[in-house]
Amino acid sequence: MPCSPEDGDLVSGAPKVAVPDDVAEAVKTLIRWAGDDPEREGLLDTPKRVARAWKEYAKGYAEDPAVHLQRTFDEVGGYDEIVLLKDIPFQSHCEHHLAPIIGKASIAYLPRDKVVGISKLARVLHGFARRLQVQERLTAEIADCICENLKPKGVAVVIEASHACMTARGVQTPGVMMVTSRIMGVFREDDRSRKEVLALMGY
Ligand SMILES: Nc1nc2c(ncn2[C@@H]2O[C@H](COP(=O)(O)OP(=O)(O)OP(=O)(O)O)[C@@H](O)[C@H]2O)c(=O)[nH]1
Ligand SMILES: [Zn+2]
Repeated sequence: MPCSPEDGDLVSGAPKVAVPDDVAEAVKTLIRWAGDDPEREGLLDTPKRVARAWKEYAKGYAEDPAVHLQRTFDEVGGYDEIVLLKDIPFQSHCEHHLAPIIGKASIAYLPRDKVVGISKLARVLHGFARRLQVQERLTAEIADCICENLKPKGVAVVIEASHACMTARGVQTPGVMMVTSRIMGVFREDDRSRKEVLALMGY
């Protein structure tokens, strides 16, 4: 695939990702379709910027989020209660309109014999969020990944997010949050555990 020449990043000096000509051309077509002239001065660099921005929005495709759960700690001083990372902000894009999904996720698990460094839960979230998503699948993928890799007694993931495809276009209803959850293991089977984890999350 032919590429436009790489130019340097003026701020960091690092080379920028090369943008294939057909990708830049696709963005130009979109600009034309939107009603503007991609050859006017202010838009000349836009196709490459948009292409590179999309490489960032979608950088989850280049990773397997499960790798973040491979380094585990067995010795946690007999800790056998819920571990929760609450209200983690994230951004994703909806697979229907490529519009931003902006929200927060709370991720909890009840360890069996392994815990992970707490930042890894946020890394798993971002690994799946930086793809084209529907919120239900994002929620399920995070929970399943933790379940398969840590084999905990329970997992609970709750996501609250606003979808720009509903706020900035279409039904144009700002201020609405979509809430999804995936509750597994003891949190699903035992009513008290379920209530406890949801209460810790603030629900
Ligand atoms: N369940 C679910 N729906 C989503 C998500 N993101 C966007 N949507 C919805 O996907 C639907 C796509 O519906 P379509 O009728 O095919 O598309 P559309 O004509 O653009 O629909 P409107 O948004 O109603 O204008 C819309 O109802 C969106 O609100 C998501 O994460 N989960
Ligand atoms: Zn959408």
